[in-house]
Amino acid sequence: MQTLESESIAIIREAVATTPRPIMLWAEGKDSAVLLHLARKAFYPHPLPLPLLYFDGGRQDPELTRYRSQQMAAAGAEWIIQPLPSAAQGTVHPETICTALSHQGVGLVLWGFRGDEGRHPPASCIHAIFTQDLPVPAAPRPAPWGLYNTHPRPGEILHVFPLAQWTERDVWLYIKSEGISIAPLYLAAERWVARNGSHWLLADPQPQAQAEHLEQRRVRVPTLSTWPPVAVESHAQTLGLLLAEVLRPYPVVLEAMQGQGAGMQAATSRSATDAAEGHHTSPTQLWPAQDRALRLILCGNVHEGKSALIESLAAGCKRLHAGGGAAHLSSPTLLITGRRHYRIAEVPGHPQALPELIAAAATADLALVLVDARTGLSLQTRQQARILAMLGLKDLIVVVNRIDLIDDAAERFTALCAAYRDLALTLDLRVYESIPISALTGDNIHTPSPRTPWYTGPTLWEALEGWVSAPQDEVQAFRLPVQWVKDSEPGQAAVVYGRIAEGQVGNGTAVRILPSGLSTRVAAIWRGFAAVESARAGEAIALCLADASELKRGDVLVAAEAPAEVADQFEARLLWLDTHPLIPERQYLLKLATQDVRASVTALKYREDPDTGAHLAARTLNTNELATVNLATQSPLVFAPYQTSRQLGGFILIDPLKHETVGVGTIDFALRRATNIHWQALQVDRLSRARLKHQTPCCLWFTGLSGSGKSTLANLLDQRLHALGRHTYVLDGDNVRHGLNRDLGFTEADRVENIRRVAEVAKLMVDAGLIVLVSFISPFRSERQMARTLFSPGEFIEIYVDTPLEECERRDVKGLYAKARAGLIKNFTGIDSPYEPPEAPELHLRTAERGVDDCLETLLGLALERTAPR
Ligand SMILES: Nc1ncnc2c1ncn2[C@@H]1O[C@H](COP(=O)(O)OS(=O)(=O)O)[C@@H](OP(=O)(O)O)[C@H]1O
Ligand SMILES: Nc1ncnc2c1ncn2[C@@H]1O[C@H](COP(=O)(O)OP(=O)(O)O)[C@@H](O)[C@H]1O
Repeated sequence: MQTLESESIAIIREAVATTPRPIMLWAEGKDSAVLLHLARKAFYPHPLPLPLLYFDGGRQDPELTRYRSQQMAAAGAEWIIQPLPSAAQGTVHPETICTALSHQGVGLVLWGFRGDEGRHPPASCIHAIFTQDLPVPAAPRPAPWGLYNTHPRPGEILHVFPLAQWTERDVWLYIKSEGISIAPLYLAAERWVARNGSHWLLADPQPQAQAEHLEQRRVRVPTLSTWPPVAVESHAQTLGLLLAEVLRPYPVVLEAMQGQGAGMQAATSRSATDAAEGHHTSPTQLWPAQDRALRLILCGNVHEGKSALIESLAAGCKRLHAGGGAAHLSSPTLLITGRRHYRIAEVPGHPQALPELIAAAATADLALVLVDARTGLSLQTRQQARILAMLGLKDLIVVVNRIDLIDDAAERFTALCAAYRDLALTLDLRVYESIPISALTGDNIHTPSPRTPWYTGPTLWEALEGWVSAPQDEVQAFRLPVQWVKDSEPGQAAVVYGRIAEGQVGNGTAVRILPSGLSTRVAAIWRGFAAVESARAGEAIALCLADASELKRGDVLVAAEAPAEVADQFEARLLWLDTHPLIPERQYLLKLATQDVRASVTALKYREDPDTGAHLAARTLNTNELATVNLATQSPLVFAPYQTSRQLGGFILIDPLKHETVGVGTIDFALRRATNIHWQALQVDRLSRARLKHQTPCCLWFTGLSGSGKSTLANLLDQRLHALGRHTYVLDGDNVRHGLNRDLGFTEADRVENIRRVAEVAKLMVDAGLIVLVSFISPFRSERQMARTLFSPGEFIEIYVDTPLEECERRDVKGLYAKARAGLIKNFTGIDSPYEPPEAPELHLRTAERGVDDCLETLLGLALERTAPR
């Protein structure tokens, strides 16, 4: 329960810390009550930093109105109250909410949907999802290690589901243990109801409205998501009695509440009621004995029997499934047994499900690998094993399915086990057990199968219940990635929020802030609303530091005596997800813990053959390919090798233009050269160089198709500026390709490198005080954006020389278009290689409509204004 709470708090904080206009939806239901409680805890001791949005559907019930007013007064947050759009007909449908939100300029919405509800915003309004494991109709972005891609594309709203991992049972137990106030309609009372087919509907309580068909009954309302709500007859007038009623489907939990140990038979409602109502029952007794569910990942190929296996496993224990989700998407299944809880993520076999495999594998304790006895180890099985190993999974159970369908079962089983063990050995995975089963008929799942007398090992169930994780090698030093900082107000210390990645922290602990290296001491710790003496890994906390003036999101607090490593070049393993290939030297956004930096792959050392694992040479990386790379970040990262810390060693790569998550990686180690090269401070600075030349240096970047007029215009402008006494230099694609870049061709990867080099050269020249005119096709937005980031604001001037392809072909100054059309030149821009026009250039010149002189005058005006001495 505490893990669920901490995870949800971390999600809420990420949402608020990384998006400009977040809001939280609230309605009178119990899930909203839990979400609001979690959000208040997330930012305690400060008030909620985001507004709450309530859609008023005109629900007139006096009990509900009173509850709503109390909650609004107590929340300590800004409320936005909007009438529910008329189309909603009194009920808060996700569809109507989404439509209403799209007009509000909101960047992110926190929803209270649970994973087991199967309700979610409709596909039409889901643009980007920032949670894992919730069944959603759009492809979710993979979020391993709680690394959420919070970059919406323009016009998109992020939809965030902090309760995605919660079941209804979790919500009720949490409400009880935290003393959260819920709407009184959830509790039984005498109320007016109307029969509607087989069930009751709550009726308008105004006496004058009571028609003959109404009657008074002792009822409670199980859900407020529809209006008027369904009412069920009940005697649960208190929360304790209510819990006994609603938790009746969860016998094991009820028995735990009675302190009678575990078992699987249903508790009688009488004793369960006593237990729940009993004043001696402390909140902690209500929580399951095992705080954190064992996370299992079930992988196998399509149609290999994953669902059948879960069905067979679930026979004999309570199963909670996130129902109602789209059929093709997996949703977590929770199995509750006497010994522990299992949260099972079923990962579809097809390659498109890789994001789900990654998200589940990054946090899984144990993998169940399903192998079909008839088909054996497929390429998919091997690839999955490689990914499990990369993400640090250690243990797996191999289940050889459909053992009942083959003749030479014993031999086949032995051969398959040996093959998988060989594979596991090369990947450093431990095969905990190999078990022959039939998922359909249940052989060797709960009871030993008479059909496999040659197998003497445990049943799958025995293996699962007997599995214990390998002990942690060593106690890790304290690490806390800073999620959010509440700036100190005069006379108050700053409060720092985050989830402890490693180790523990206590009041008075000496900590260091990385990467700055400043030292300070912990003055106070809060876990939720409670001031505590100490906290440990996994807990979401708030810290007050003795001196936190320099602190910001992305910093990492570490134990002063054992600081983490800081570097900007690494060797890493990278799994590429995007359909567009990875291009070395292209810039991506890298997110590691709460740090966001620009990064590029500087060398693709080798790609792994998915079948054999052999190291293959590669110039780019395609979807689902795994590689070992060198990585450079633009600013230093606080990190740990993934082997020692998943939280500080796992990262995602985001495409800065598409905003998609394009890669998932793990850091092996920092490259030594990263620490051995230092920036040499020079005495003559750029300002003095520029002053000497009586000008303001800048980079005029001409981009456009071949033949658009870049060289012509850059040349003429250069002459005019030179004549006026400006110090200039022209870097022309054709010329630079004769020298510095003569090793490069016209593939996407080569063009990326071409632009990287020329951008770096242009930067040096601007540093030297020159006005640099760069005339390169530079067809990709991504690289032009990268070039822009090398310069100070205002220094990079993008000039789009816009000439339609037909006009360029007509001009065909160098006869290259004719050759390209004849198939003599490959990858020719505009013909069989793309050109991505600038979206917001500083200058847009349409050369087909304007003559050379006209264009030149406009250019000169801009150049003189930007380069005038300051
Ligand atoms: N396949 C192909 N595609 C595009 N251009 C080609 C190609 N092959 C040769 N050329 C000639 O190379 C010049 C473009 O080089 P750049 O360095 O500007 O290209 S890029 O920025 O790396 O895309 C370009 O010069 P400009 O016509 O001045 O643009 C061409 O003359
Ligand atoms: N408005 C214009 N601006 C620039 N060039 C033009 C214009 N109108 C016609 N042209 C002609 O188009 C051709 C462009 O060739 P070039 O400058 O070599 O293009 P690029 O460097 O983009 O490949 C030249 O022959 C130039 O005279």
